[in-house]
Amino acid sequence: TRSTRPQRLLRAVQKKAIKGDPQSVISTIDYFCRHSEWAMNVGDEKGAILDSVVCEVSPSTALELGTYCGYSTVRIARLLPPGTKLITLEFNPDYAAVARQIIEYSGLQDKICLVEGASGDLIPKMQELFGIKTFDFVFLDHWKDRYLPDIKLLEECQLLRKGSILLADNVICPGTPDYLEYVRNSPLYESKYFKSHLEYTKVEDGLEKSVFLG
Ligand SMILES: Cc1cc(-c2n[nH]c(CCNC(=O)c3cc(-c4ccc(F)cc4)cc(O)c3O)n2)ccn1
Ligand SMILES: [Mg+2]
Repeated sequence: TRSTRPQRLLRAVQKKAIKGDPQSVISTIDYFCRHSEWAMNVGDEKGAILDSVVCEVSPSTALELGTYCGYSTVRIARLLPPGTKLITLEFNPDYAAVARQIIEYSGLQDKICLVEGASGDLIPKMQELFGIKTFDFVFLDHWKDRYLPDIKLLEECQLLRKGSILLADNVICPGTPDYLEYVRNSPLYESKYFKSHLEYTKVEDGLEKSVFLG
């Protein structure tokens, strides 16, 4: 049967990127998605905003919701201080299988823990699975209708602390209106919008950065 889009993306990485070089994995994926086949990675333009927030926060504990092929996983992990772990959750086993190989190709596997399953099931298990008390940084890039229920779950599970940073992709396209309304109006958050574009296109999209005030 025909290969899947993630498999074709992995093949491009294995063919063109330098093994053990995260930046070359990132550049190869961006080139492939811009010139061969679009894919739902956060991309280079929003990726630069993601990089600046990760560097600013310099998190000791980080969570990514929605691994897909591992592009943003590699982007985040390459900037983490030594000894820091990025936990990334992926629901789709085919995406997870490709992500594991892209992560390994980048050489960052020791900084990343990829867990398969639904965010709603896994978030309440973070303490018992990883001994995590709270997350300094959370990147939301999974099902758009799960952003709001999942931050409420993070609050209930006391996985956020004063100053925890949430960064959400796709708040305009595909859009997460209920999430935006909540973080922009709740006294629990201070929120800021970073205008950008949907990956590899001219369509408007952006990232919403929200600080948990506790
Ligand atoms: C743990 C867990 C994980 C998941 C989960 N894992 N992986 C995902 C993928 C989610 N991402 C997207 O759907 C997405 C879509 C677009 C898009 C598509 C088509 C268009 F025309 C325009 C834009 C653009 C993007 O940047 C996106 O991120 N969900 C789900 C549940 N639980
Ligand atoms: Mg996205």
